[in-house]
Amino acid sequence: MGDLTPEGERAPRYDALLVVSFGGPEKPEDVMPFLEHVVRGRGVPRERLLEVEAHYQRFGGVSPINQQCRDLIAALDVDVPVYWGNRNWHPFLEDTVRQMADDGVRRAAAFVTSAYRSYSSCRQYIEDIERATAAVPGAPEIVKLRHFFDHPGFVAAMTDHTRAALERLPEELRDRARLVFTAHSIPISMAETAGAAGGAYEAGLRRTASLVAAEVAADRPWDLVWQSRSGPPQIPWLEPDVCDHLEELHAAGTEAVVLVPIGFVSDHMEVVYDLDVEATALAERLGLPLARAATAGTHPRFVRMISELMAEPEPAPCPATCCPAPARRPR
Ligand SMILES: CC1=C(CCC(=O)O)c2cc3nc(cc4[nH]c(cc5[nH]c(cc1n2)c(C)c5CCC(=O)O)c(CCC(=O)O)c4C)C(CCC(=O)O)=C3C
Ligand SMILES: [Fe+2]
Repeated sequence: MGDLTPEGERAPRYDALLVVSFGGPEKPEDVMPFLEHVVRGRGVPRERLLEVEAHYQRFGGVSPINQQCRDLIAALDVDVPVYWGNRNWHPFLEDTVRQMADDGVRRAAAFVTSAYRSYSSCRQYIEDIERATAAVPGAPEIVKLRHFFDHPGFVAAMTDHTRAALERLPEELRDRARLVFTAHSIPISMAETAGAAGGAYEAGLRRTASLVAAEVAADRPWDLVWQSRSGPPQIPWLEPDVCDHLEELHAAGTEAVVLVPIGFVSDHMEVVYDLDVEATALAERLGLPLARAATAGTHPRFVRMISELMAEPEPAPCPATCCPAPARRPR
């Protein structure tokens, strides 16, 4: 399928773009059903769920993520219809795929709002897409676009936003501020099996962080740390946690910090609560000047990246052994 390009290659041709995201609640009574959907079969303790429920309720039961998907879609400049479906909340992927079938879509590119490789951020979305297409008669073929953590568009957006955050620090501290990149923690077992050879989640994050850090200032010290740990306490997850790390930096004499949530493409609840509420309160207590860089969001370079990904030769699907599912726990 597709026309020949001037170079004689077959250009991929999609008749729609499907944005696939995590989903989030938009009213108080939807918070618990959403959370139960997210953690089904995953052994997340009830206490953790109630704690996270309180984070959402503090913001009126509204997760920022759905509106951010709408904003991203509104900013897109593509010449095919754009659809949007979520893993965990309305609009659910399966309903969207049904709509696409009804509209006669045959072959769609899927942009997943998750930059890195791991079960949660890659394979689980592939499973979501497969489940939705299997459930819908006449479902379109859906081609997942490649991971974009090291794409120049994503790196440029994060670089701009990191520079802007530095500008918000008191002038005399700017040159001495440390860059602290953060990403969602995952279980160590999931990190070890991420990608084809293992370790790809952390390796991808380190790669992106190093690219952004190098653009901002070659000699500035930086770290990669983790946030938003979930799961039962006896299962080890990636560490250190961002808050523990801020305490350590402060004790070691660091004078200012820019937090860069490189693991998220928009200001998810993990960013607005775990960083803007929790980590920010800690920094205030410590007297540690801190600025949080914006996420990629609708930065024009990030938005353009999506069109560029659609124009690339069709990506090879992930090998079946990539990012395997963790053992499921009983409900
Ligand atoms: C790697 C990764 C990403 C980044 C890649 C991607 O973007 O997909 C991500 C994104 C997100 N995670 C989100 C929300 C939640 N994640 C949870 C739980 C978990 N996350 C995990 C990993 C990840 N999560 C894991 C291994 C769990 C344990 C349960 C399980 O194995 O699945 C829980 C349960 C409660 C708790 O936090 O304990 C919630 C509510 C939201 C929406 C936020 C909003 O509403 O703005 C987003 C974008
Ligand atoms: Fe999560």
